Amino acid sequence: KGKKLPPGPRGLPILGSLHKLGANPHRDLHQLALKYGPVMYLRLGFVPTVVVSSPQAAELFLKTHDLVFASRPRYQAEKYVSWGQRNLGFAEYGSYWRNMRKLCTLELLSQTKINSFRSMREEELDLLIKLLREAAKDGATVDLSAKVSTLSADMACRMILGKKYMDQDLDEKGFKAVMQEAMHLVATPNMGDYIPYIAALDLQGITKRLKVNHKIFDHFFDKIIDEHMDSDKGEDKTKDFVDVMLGFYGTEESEYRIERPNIKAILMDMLAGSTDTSATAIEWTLSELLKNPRVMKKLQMELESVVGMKRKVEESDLEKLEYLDMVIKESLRLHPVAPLLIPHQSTEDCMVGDFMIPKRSRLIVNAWAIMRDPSAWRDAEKFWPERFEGSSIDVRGREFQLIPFGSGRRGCPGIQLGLTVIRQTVAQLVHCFDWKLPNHILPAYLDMTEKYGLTMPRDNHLLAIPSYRLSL
Ligand code: HEM
Repeated sequence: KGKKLPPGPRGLPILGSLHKLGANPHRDLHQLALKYGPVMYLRLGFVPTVVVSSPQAAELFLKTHDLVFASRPRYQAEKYVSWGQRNLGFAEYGSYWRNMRKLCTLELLSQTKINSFRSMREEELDLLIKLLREAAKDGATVDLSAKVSTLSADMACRMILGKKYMDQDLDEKGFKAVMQEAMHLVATPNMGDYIPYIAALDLQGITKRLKVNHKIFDHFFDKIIDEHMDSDKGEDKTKDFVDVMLGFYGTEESEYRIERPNIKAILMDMLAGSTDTSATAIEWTLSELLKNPRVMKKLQMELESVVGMKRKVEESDLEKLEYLDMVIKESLRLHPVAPLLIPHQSTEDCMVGDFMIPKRSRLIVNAWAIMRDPSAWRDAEKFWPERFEGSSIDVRGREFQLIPFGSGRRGCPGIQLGLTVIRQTVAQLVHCFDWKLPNHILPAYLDMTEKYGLTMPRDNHLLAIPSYRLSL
């Protein structure tokens, strides 16, 4: 009594405010927040939902009350994409999640582990540079989005599964297509999640498609696990993620036995976490550089002075490239890979400021709106890396106006790996080549339309013409 919910739209019977969300929910929720405020309450179907849209509000939910909001909602999809919430990303808050998070952070995503794959990353990037040099000789237009997506998938496969998989190894549709189908199915709002009474009807056919997709991955992972179990473990071989996970096979991580479904769920998490995310961030950064030739030139000058024109960029150069760091921060600010992070859920009733948030409310953090909040950022819509000059703001979730990796207990455990891949790839592509847009498109006219999903890439592929610039 006397405790009030945050303001928000009343909504329709049954649907609640679901009908207000169109093809770009991050923009729709931002419009609603302009009317109702940075902490807004709405019903999506039968699901009570809080939407947070300012840095101050994000701090309240992801820092002050982080523990209460550190769980995840249950989804129809979880049985299929996370082998029944056995992964990290969708697991409810509790001891299973804590154990898996510790295992992933210490064993798979530690700095030492990331470093052990350095030469592999350089090899893959070299292959791309070679291919682009050939294209440059012919003055050919390159589909940069496709090239970067393949690079990122190849790096992920080698690190996680031990080798690159040809498209047809997973399914006749191809590795990337099947992975993208999984991501797409998870991102598509399933009516059954919001209106549980109709879940069994599967009106959108999502569950049916999920079952097919699950079967493909289940077989694929079985094959990979069997191959790893049979293979000779040479002492000097860098252990991929399957090797590491198999080290825990059949053992008990506190009260949980690590069996095949747990390993498959974590492999899926790592693949999903490291393929589309880095590729999307690289694609947007290159887009902004092509759109802003002044910034491109300044970045090339930094590379020229730190690396020189006689060699390629090495990972050890990255820490000296301060302007590169600013460019990537600015790109992640304007183009967050996950614009609404991943939804959180509360585990108990909680007073946040003056508002009462009921137990099992879904929490959506509109990172996209927060990172363009004009009260937190001057000229918020402008791509201007210099805004970070002399500033201590980083992307690790300590400052709530810049949270592309989330913040708090559920913040991304793959930040270091993600940033390494993004920095190294952007630096190499910009150092080795000058780039121009095809068909005489003027930089200012480069289309920047987004395609909303769990990750948010460009709507149209980025096409550009390289010309080689090193004397090597
Ligand atoms: C550009 C690169 C990346 C970006 C922008 C990114 C962003 C994010 C975001 C926004 C979240 C959700 C945070 C929240 O819910 O509050 C997240 C969670 C997660 N990310 Fe990343 N990520 C990236 C790379 C990676 C990589 C390389 C991996 C692993 C190989 C990874 C694995 C995960 C996992 C497992 C979670 C779930 C954590 C949990 O629920 O406890 N991510 N990431």
